[in-house]
Amino acid sequence: MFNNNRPGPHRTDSGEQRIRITDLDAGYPGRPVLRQLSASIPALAMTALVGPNGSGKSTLLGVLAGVIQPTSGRLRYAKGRPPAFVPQRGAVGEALPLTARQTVEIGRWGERGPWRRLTRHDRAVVDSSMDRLGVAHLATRQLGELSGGQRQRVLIAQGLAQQSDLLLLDEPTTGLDPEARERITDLLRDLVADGTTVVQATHDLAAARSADVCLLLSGGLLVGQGPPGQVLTPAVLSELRQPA
Ligand SMILES: Nc1ncnc2c1ncn2[C@@H]1O[C@H](COP(=O)(O)OP(=O)(O)OP(=O)(O)O)[C@@H](O)[C@H]1O
Repeated sequence: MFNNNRPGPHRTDSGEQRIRITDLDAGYPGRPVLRQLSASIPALAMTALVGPNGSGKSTLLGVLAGVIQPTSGRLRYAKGRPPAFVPQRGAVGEALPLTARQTVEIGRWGERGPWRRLTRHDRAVVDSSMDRLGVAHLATRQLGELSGGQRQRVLIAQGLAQQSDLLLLDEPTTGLDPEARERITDLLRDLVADGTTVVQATHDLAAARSADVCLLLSGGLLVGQGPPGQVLTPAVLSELRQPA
């Protein structure tokens, strides 16, 4: 499908790697997906995981988030907080009777646990996360009655409320109109500028182009790694534009 360029470790200007992945195999019971994947996620940069449907982007993100256990290989994380994971919008129960604010508060459960009352500090973190994503005015609205873009920003605010320096997002702009996509991409770039390492799985080519590094997957293999201008060749772009 894609040229099998031998991917080499890409380094940002600072050269720091937030995650180093070596010889990773991972998948689901009876369904191996990722095979012998070695890559690095640069610190304080935006990495886009790109590739056709079923190539293993979400699986890789799940492994990085710690929700999927690799069957073999190594993951080395540089010192920092546990990653915050923003799953695909569709994977989050839209029918759950949760307000936007309650959804963001869930981001504090890792610190507080679901049954403890939030502290003043927790509430301040929730407030600032909602402000940052421009969703404070939606606090009392039900998640299910928000637009796709609004719901996505609420979910990113939940990720932000975890106060991690490593934010992992699965298709944060998929299914949104161009304006909402651009808003989210700009926001993620701002987070990187403020010291967060961002990794997003994406089909959004504009988002992929705005990344510092792209990891290109095909059939569970890493077939390209480097700056978008190098990885997103015309042949790759035309492949990625094919309907599923
Ligand atoms: N829970 C699961 N159990 C079994 N197989 C799965 C599961 N989730 C995904 N798969 C399979 O693993 C492979 C990789 O899926 P994955 O979701 O990682 O790909 P992707 O690149 O993120 O795809 P998409 O762009 O469509 O979201 C696919 O063949 C998929 O059918």
